[in-house]
Amino acid sequence: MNQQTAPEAPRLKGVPEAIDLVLFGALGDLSQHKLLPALYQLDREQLLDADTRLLGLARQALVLEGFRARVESVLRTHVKAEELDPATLQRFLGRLAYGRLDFTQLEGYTAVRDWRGRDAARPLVIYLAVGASLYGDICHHLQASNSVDDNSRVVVEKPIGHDLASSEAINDAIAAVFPESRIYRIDHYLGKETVQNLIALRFANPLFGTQWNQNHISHVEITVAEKVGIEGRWGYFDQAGQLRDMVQNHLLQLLCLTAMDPPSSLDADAIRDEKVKVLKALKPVTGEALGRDVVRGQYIAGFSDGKSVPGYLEEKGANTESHTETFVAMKTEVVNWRWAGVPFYLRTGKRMPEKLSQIVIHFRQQPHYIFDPDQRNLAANKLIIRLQPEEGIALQILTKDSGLDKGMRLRTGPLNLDFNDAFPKSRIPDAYERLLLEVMKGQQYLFVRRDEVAHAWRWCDQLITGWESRETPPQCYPAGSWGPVASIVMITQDRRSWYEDY
Ligand SMILES: NC(=O)C1=CN([C@@H]2O[C@H](COP(=O)(O)OP(=O)(O)OC[C@H]3O[C@@H](n4cnc5c(N)ncnc54)[C@H](OP(=O)(O)O)[C@@H]3O)[C@@H](O)[C@H]2O)C=CC1
Ligand SMILES: O=C1O[C@H](COP(=O)(O)O)[C@@H](O)[C@H](O)[C@H]1O
Repeated sequence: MNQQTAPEAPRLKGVPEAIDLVLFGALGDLSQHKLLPALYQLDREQLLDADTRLLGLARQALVLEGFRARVESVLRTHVKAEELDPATLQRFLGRLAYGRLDFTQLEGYTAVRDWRGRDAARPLVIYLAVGASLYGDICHHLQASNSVDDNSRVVVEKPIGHDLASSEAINDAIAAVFPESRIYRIDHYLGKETVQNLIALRFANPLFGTQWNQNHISHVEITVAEKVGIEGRWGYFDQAGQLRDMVQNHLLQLLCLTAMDPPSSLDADAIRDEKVKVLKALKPVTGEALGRDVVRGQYIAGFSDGKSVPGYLEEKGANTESHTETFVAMKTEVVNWRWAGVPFYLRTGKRMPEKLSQIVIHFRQQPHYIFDPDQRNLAANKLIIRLQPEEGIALQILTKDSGLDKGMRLRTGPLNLDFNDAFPKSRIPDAYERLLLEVMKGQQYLFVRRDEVAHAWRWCDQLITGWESRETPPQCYPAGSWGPVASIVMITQDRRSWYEDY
């Protein structure tokens, strides 16, 4: 009788096949705060194949037990106690290996091949949790040491470069080793649950699909406010500033998802083609518009949660001369048929009163008004898409005020969908959990394609060049405020205001 191989155990739906994951920069901030906790959560949710394993690489001399102890302590700090169960923890730690490596030196890269050993046929995911200046060297050395093959993917972090030219050079170096179909450029905002919900909201609901254009929408606001300062990252941040750190990637991605035309499918390239069209249609902000439509700010000492906090120039490692912006507000436009004449107001800053990311779609007033003229200025409909915290969607509508004495008085009120109330049992996963899972599955729709990065840089470069030629210092705002007064003046001049029902 022929010997038959035992049938494979059925794979749980959504669980990727076994993966070898190599984490460059395994002791760095991103790995410790985000990636390792996210991988642990995937393990807890039974979303890692039993044979998936991870090699952490860094330059510290650590034995395996030391690395595992470090990871355990990180998990104990960054994962909620009730989500840390001993069995998963042991299973997760058991997947880990560690190697000491100077990423700039070719010798030592054989560690990757040695670790993979005979299982080298399975997919390899290389995660570069290091500064972008190292991406080229690492990719080159991986290839030179025969550590990667046609089944290897690379994951890179933002920001890629500090302008179009430097980002192109880095992307060229990655492309010399990996084809675009195996490069996963992270913008972690794309992994946030509510950001993905924007796609569902827009393209699954005809109610919004038919209204999503300049005939019905008067303007759009995108706010990404952070309560934190620069958190000991002065060295990095001062070279970048809020435009490169947040606008070039996260805010422009949110703008793209809000403004893009419906993609023909959920395929990665169908979505990315539409996002690129938006980036190409973004109006450059130059000349007079730069002074009028853009506000740069830098925080000075103030208060956060009632405690006094230092200004940007007093942060650890600071240079007292720096003109780097920690806040940007601007008005721009997507110049196409769908959005002609609709301003997009963007605002992002560090040391704001609270952490808040939201997109507010302001609908136009009715063309003919029949109610009490005194109420003419009651706000029109607004759709508020709350990305974080308290993820949810609210539609502000006008209804009749109840009561016999009120006549046909109107009032505004929300139709609310709070994700935590509506779906109380489902934990909202961290963005990195979703992104790591998609990399393991080999799906690219939540990752940024090379031309998106290039167009986003091209648009930011003209702003940066304009700023540099004007040499205007950023305007001050106290930590714990919503930014420089000029950012309020900018929108007020258009007889509008930032949506403030926080
Ligand atoms: N931290 C965050 O929240 C975010 C980070 N990012 C991006 O993620 C990437 C990593 O950032 P982050 O974790 O903050 O950076 P860190 O500096 O904290 O981590 C980088 C790690 O790489 C190691 N490293 C650097 N050079 C070498 C080398 N030549 N050989 C071996 N190891 C080396 C560092 O080791 P050592 O400590 O010994 O210097 C460090 O542990 C960056 O591209 C960043 O822009 C993106 C979004 C958010
Ligand atoms: O990429 C970055 O994002 C964080 C903000 O991310 P969030 O998920 O907490 O909103 C920002 O603080 C950091 O400066 C930037 O590099």
